[in-house]
Amino acid sequence: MTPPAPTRRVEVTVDRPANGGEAVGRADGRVLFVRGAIPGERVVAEITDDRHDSYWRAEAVEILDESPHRVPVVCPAAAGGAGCCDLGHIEPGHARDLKQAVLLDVLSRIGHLDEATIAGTDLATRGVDRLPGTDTGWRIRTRLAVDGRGRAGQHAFRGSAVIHDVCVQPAPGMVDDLAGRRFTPHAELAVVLDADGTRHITELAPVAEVRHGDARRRAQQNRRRRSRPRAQVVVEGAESAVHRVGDRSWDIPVTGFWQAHRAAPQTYADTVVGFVRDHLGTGPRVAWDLYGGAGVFAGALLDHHRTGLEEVHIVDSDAGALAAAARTFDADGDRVVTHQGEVAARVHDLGAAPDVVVLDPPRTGAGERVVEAIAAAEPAVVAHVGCDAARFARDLGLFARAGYRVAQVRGFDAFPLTHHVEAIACLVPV
Ligand SMILES: C[S@@+](CC[C@H](N)C(=O)[O-])C[C@H]1O[C@@H](n2cnc3c(N)ncnc32)[C@H](O)[C@@H]1O
Repeated sequence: MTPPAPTRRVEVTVDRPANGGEAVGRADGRVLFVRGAIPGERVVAEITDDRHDSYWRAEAVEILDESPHRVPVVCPAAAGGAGCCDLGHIEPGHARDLKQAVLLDVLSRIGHLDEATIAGTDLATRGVDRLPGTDTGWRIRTRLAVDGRGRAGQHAFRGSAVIHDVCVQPAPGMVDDLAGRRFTPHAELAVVLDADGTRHITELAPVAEVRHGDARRRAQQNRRRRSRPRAQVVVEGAESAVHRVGDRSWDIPVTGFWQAHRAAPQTYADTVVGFVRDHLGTGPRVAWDLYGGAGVFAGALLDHHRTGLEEVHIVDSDAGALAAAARTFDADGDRVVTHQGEVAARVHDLGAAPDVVVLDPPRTGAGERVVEAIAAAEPAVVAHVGCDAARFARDLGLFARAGYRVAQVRGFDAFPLTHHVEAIACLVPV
């Protein structure tokens, strides 16, 4: 057997946050992304990835000069090696400041927004908003891994181990008692707490995991494999769960998409409605809800503009989400039209030109084809909801090239204790 490669350690001072939650420093003439360090700290970092010429990745293994914002890791699962709460060692208010810094940086560097525009946004003046509730217990939808002995837990940050210490993100009562239960070995669990506090668990059949090769590539391949359709069995509750926003309710498959933070759908819906109200005097007649899922934004726009809004088009690739939308909007008749498929393909045949477009793409963002198609439809207001800072900024840059300027950007701490951050921009024609 080949002996394991010797670990390599460097001393480094880190000075700024990176989009992936690491802190950035320089060592041996390279940029170093250090997981577990806080900007301002001097740490001993162990190199975990040295394949690139211009940057390496590392993990902080000893803190030499500690940040005043460092706190004992609040999440037992993360402390045990899980990938869940990667900012669990940072005081949450400071973590929000770091997320603000990341967003401001990408808006300038990747989106190429000018300084005055960025400085005028709520993101710059108010920072990243905290959502209603606390920084723990905010999650109402989660996925758990199951180990070879049938015990549920969190995926380890590295490797395929399952960590059995409990994560602090799920809402109280959601996962606490699962330690004593046994599930199908190597299955995955979708666990949801519905609007009435009832828990639902669906087991997804094991996937044949890639176990060899480069760790990052392997993790990517396994994520892709896990996202493919597979056999499902309801092991508790029902196959769908009720969620409410405003006066409307949705019956969403337990394995389908709904925002993870309890307060996120209402907060985002209110923000989008506020943007439309600020920039459209008369109220919209036609709206598009792209990457709309079950139509949270469609519902908010319909209910805010009860009489004026004649047509809302929801586009999503997920048939289950659109089936949920059809049930929720049954009483709205022809005013709501659902379109299943890729946004890039369907956006060209939605009929009447929109006054308002809301787009809420996955982490990959919308991209050039979709942005150009939206701009060509000439809406008076675009609300862009983004869950990956860099792709969000790239899309805003594409909108600028297509004739839309940023009128507002707000940031939301929708994933406390993690590096993830949500941002919503309001764009209007130049
Ligand atoms: C971030 S979720 C937003 C869903 C919805 N707006 C909400 O807040 O509940 C992204 C949605 O985009 C859908 N989706 C992902 N890629 C897509 C694509 N290329 N075309 C259409 N829909 C897509 C997913 O099914 C998912 O419902």
